[in-house]
Amino acid sequence: MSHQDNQSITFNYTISGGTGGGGGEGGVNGGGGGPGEGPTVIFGHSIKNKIPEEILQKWLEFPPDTQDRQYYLQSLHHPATGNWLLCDGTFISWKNTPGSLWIKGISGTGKSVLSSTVIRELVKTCPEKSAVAYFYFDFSNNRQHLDIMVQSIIWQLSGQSPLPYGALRQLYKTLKNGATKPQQEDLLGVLENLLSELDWTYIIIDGIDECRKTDWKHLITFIHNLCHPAKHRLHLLFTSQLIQEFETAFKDITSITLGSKVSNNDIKSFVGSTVRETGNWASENKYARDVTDQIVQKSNGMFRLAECLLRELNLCNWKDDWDKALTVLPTTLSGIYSRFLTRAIGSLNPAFIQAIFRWLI
Ligand SMILES: Nc1ncnc2c1ncn2[C@@H]1O[C@H](COP(=O)(O)OP(=O)(O)OP(=O)(O)O)[C@@H](O)[C@H]1O
Repeated sequence: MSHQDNQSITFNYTISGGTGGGGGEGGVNGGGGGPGEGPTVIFGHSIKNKIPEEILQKWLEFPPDTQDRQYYLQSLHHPATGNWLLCDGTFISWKNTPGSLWIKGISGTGKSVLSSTVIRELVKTCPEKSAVAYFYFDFSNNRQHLDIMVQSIIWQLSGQSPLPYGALRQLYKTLKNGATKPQQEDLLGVLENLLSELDWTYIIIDGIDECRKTDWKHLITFIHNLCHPAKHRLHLLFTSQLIQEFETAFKDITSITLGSKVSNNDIKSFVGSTVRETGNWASENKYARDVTDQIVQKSNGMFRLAECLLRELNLCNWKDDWDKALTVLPTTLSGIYSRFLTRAIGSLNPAFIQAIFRWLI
């Protein structure tokens, strides 16, 4: 057994005794035995020159599995919502031509669920030899670091490359057989290699505003570098809330803004069927359409607000309760919604946000 660059070469060998010679022909004394065979040596030769994926995974400190979030978001997705995007000319041209697309909208407009719909569509329909990688930034866990996003994207693309994990193995070897941890620029080098190995690559990054703020500058540079059409045949789609810093940084990137104009039909279909399922007075034909319209109008293009209103509706035992609720809803909703906004913008005073919100609706 030899050890070289963490490669191992294994020889298995079997030694068996020779077969005795055949007996001689029958006669009075019998013939002499034939010549015996010498021992047989069989070499089983296996060369394992690959660093196992588990070792690479551990070395990268276990890039998060993004599929859990993808499945969760798809479980929230109401049938057929988001189809408008898949049929939209800007989206189709992004899907067919390398470049970037930015989907933006205020909190709760359904960007993450829409991202999951795009991912599902790409996985289903993307041409052979193409790869899809995605990442969901998330305030609520450790998925808010640029490093983690880069590692996760590299890990996903490595598995889909024509030389699976080859670029990573090379880096592992270069960095003293994994004794040194890869730096950001090492990983970006691997990403460049991967992008040149793959014919078509799609990368979806959801919620860049949920990346921790100290990483924003690097994230913006990362996106600009990736978008380089001369260097990559990459299709990059990212989403964010409406944030001035991004507006300035990505002013030249093709974008689609979510809001009541683009999302109302989806919200209507989602609310319409949920109202029918409430099982109370609101699901009756004579009320359902009116209640649906009221909710759609009040939600202002925000799925999350529509959900809050549907929860209120569930608490109303009779139409009068709902009518009463509608008159006090702006306050209730601004309370609910200010919590999301406070979480997103951290430092602002909830009372201030509540006041803005009351003014909005
Ligand atoms: N297509 C949809 N079908 C059904 N429910 C949806 C859909 N889109 C969004 N929702 C509901 O609205 C909620 C908010 O959606 P989502 O998280 O996608 O919004 P967002 O714009 O990404 O919000 P944020 O910017 O705060 O992260 C989801 O938790 C989901 O329950």
